[in-house]
Amino acid sequence: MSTVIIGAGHAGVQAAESLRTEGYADRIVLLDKAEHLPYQRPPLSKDYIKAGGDPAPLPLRGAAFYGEHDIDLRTGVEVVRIDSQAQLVFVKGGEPIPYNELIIAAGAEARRAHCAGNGLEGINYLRTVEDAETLRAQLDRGYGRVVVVGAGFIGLEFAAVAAQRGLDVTVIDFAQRPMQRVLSPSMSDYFTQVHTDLGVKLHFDEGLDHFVGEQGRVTAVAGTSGVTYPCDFAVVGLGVVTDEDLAAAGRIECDRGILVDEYLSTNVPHVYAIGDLAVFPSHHFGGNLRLESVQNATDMAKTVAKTIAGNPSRYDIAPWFWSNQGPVKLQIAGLADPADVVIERGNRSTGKFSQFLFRDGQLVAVESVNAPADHVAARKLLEHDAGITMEQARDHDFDLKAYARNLSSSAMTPS
Ligand SMILES: NC(=O)c1ccc[n+]([C@@H]2O[C@H](COP(=O)([O-])OP(=O)(O)OC[C@H]3O[C@@H](n4cnc5c(N)ncnc54)[C@H](O)[C@@H]3O)[C@@H](O)[C@H]2O)c1
Repeated sequence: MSTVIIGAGHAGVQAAESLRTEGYADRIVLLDKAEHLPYQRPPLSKDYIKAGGDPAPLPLRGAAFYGEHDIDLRTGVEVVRIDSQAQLVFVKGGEPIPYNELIIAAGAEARRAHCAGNGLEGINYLRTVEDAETLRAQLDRGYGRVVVVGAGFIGLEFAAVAAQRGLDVTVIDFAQRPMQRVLSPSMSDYFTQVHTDLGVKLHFDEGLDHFVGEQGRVTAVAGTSGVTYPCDFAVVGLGVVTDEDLAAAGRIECDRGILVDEYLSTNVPHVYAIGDLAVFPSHHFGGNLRLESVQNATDMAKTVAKTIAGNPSRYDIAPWFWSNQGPVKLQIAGLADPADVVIERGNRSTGKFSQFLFRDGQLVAVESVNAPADHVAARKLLEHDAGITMEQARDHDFDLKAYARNLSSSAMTPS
C-alpha cells in the first residue's frame, strides 16, 4: 500500500506529515520537480529580498524530518502523466510509481505576461527561490527605477521592500484599487495611502500593454493608457495559473483548477487534490472556490490525511490570509465582497484597526491592520459561525477577545 503525493510545497509536505500523525503506516512517496529541500514561499517576497535578509530559503521541515518520518522525498522528479486506471504515476526518466492513494498538490505557477517585449532581460517574476535570488541580485546592484506590474500581493509586497531600499517604484494595475481581488474598497484606500507614504507611485486603471527595450534589456513598461514608465528592471505579479494538463490527461475533472468535493476527492477514485490548484465547495463562500494561501494548503492537507488514514473528514474552514507591506501587517479572516457593510473598530490614523464586514447582517470577514488580537478573535467567530451583531461591532466597549474566548471554551464543554 502507498500514498503518492505530487508536489512538495506547503500542501504536499503537510499532507505527508499529517498522514503519519494520523497513524498512516504505509509507504509515502513525496515528489517534486524542484531540486531544493522543500521551502517556505511567503518569505520570498518579504524578508528574503530585504537588505541584510537571509539569502537561504527557509526549509518547510529540516532535512532529517523526511527520514525520521519514513517519507520517501524525491526532489528533481517531474511527473509527466497520471494513469488513474492502472494507478500509476509516470515520471521523466524513471520507472512508473504505483499508488493506492494519490494526492495532487502541484500548486500553481506565475501567470506570464503575453505581450510584445516579454522576453527582454530585466523582467522578473516572483514565485520560486530562483526568481527571488534574481530579484535580490537586482536590488543589491542598486538599480534605481523599477516598474511593478500588478498591485496584488506579490506586486505590493515587493514594492514596499523596494521603496524601503530606496528605489524609485512605480506600480501599474488594470484594476481600480490595490488588492482589489481580496480587499474591501475602504481597506484598499488605506493601502493606497500606505504605499504613497512609502514613496510608491500607483497608477490604477492602467493595464500592461507591452515592454520597451534596448539591446535586449527592458527600459520601460508601456501602459494601455499610452503612458510609458521608464525603468531599469520590472517585476510582474499578474496572479497565478494552474496546470490542468496532468489532471485532464488522467481523466480528472478540471474547471480553472482541479474540481474536488468536500472530502477533497476528485471525480476519480483514490485521487485527491489540495492547495492552490483545488477548486472546492465552500460553505463560507457559498459556492466553488480556489484559494491561494498557506492556510488553505495546510488545512486541506490535514483534512485529506484524516480521510486517507480512515477517518473521512470534510473541508470547511473559514479562510484567512496575511501580508506584510512596509509598516503594515495585514491579516484577513473570511472573504470580502465590495458590497459588504464595513464597520471600523480602532482608529486607522493610529495604524492599528480592524474592519468588520457584514453581508445581509451577518459577519463575513474581518480585515485587520497591525491588530493580531482582532484577527485571532475574528477567526474564532467565523470558525464557529458565531458572528457578532453590527451593534456589537459598532460598540467600542464590546469585549471582542472575551467573547471569542468564551466561544472556544463553550465549544469544548460537553453538552
Ligand atoms: N501574503 C500573501 O498571502 C501572498 C503574498 C504573495 C503572494 N501570494 C500569492 O501569490 C500569488 C501571486 O500573487 P500576485 O500578486 O501575482 O496575484 P494577485 O492575484 O494577488 O494580483 C494580481 C494583480 O495583477 C493585476 N493584473 C492582472 N492582469 C493585469 C494586466 N494585464 N495589467 C495590469 N495589471 C494586471 C490584477 O488586477 C491584480 O491586482 C497569489 O496566489 C497570491 O495569493 C500571497
